[in-house]
Amino acid sequence: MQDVLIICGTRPEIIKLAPLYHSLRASGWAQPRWLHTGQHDEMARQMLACFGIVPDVWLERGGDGLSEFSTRCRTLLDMVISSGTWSLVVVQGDTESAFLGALCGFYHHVPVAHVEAGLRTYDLERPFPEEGLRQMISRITRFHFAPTERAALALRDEAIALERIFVTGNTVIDAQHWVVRHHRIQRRVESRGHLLVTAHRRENWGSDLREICYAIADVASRHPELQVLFPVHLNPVVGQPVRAILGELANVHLSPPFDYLEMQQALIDSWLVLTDSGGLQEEAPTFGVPLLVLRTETERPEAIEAGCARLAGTQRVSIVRQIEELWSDPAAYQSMARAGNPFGDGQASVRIVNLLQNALACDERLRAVI
Ligand SMILES: CC(=O)N[C@@H]1[C@@H](OP(=O)(O)OP(=O)(O)OC[C@H]2O[C@@H](n3ccc(=O)[nH]c3=O)[C@H](O)[C@@H]2O)O[C@H](CO)[C@@H](O)[C@@H]1O
Repeated sequence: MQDVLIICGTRPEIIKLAPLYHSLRASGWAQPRWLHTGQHDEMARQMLACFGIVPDVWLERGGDGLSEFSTRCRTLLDMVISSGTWSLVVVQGDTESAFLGALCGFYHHVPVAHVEAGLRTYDLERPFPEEGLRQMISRITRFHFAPTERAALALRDEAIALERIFVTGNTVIDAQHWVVRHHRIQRRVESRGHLLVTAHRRENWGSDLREICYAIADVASRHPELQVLFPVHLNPVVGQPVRAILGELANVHLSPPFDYLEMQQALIDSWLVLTDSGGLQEEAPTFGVPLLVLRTETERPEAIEAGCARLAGTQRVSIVRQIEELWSDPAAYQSMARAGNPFGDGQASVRIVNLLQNALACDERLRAVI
């Protein structure tokens, strides 16, 4: 049995690594250990419970600020990695937890596997600090699991050896299949469905978030029969303007963040999704729900190219115009709804487990002959 350390700390990382954890457990050759860095707390507990994961290690958070979190997390990760016989460290995406996990693996000569490798905007400020973190993780990773051909191409263009890059699909689709299977998620509404909104990215804080809220208020007022569901991020920088602008509208339903099951149910019952979230850009096409991205750029252009999503930007007029167009043009709506999902087929984790099994066995044979 090979000991595999899965390091993660935020809601999206848990969602995207849960299917891999379960596939590794079922594989028979790997013993996965789940380490939670403590970066998210309440939202992490929700997600871990949904996927039936009890972390083997739960690090105590160093403090509220990122640098306190980072310093303490680095020290504790060092202790965990140096006290085990790890064959592999697995990280996902571009968070501080993922970066620290990869860095500690690298310092201890434990090979690093990076899930969702190769996403790029090539603008270090957007998203900040994530774009820098994912680029740095790529420099010290042994196994790059790219969700799409485009992501793999970015890694090849950065001169990463071809034999270290694998196109697997995105594990978030596996997570959706998992909850659909285990929790019987299916569409429950017969009518058009609701407008589902999430918005919390740092780049949108301030005037852009207010513009987004005014756009939602315009649409909600014009179409009182349209119900708007808006699970609001726990960060008060987000909650305060959202409640101030949308709190009094009868058909806008503000709530605390949904757990993953509630979110997938809300998604499948949607008419349209309006979001600045990365994960939702990947998930909405699974259920054939068109999506407007509340950003001016995206590191997931596959959805735009496939036709299941459009960039709506963050300006009130443009957002309202795009929603109204889909409201009144069934052909445009249907072509988005039928575009399919370019991010995967729900088999990414199984592919990753098979690739790792072969590669680690090969590494072992090599070590035996050296
Ligand atoms: C700056 C930036 O680009 N950051 C990205 C961002 O990732 P994201 O944009 O995908 O993050 P979210 O939108 O938070 O999560 C999405 C997932 O959460 C589920 N969900 C959502 C709301 C809810 O009420 N209940 C839920 O269950 C939803 O279905 C989906 O699966 O943060 C990560 C580190 O935190 C980064 O790595 C990643 O680059």
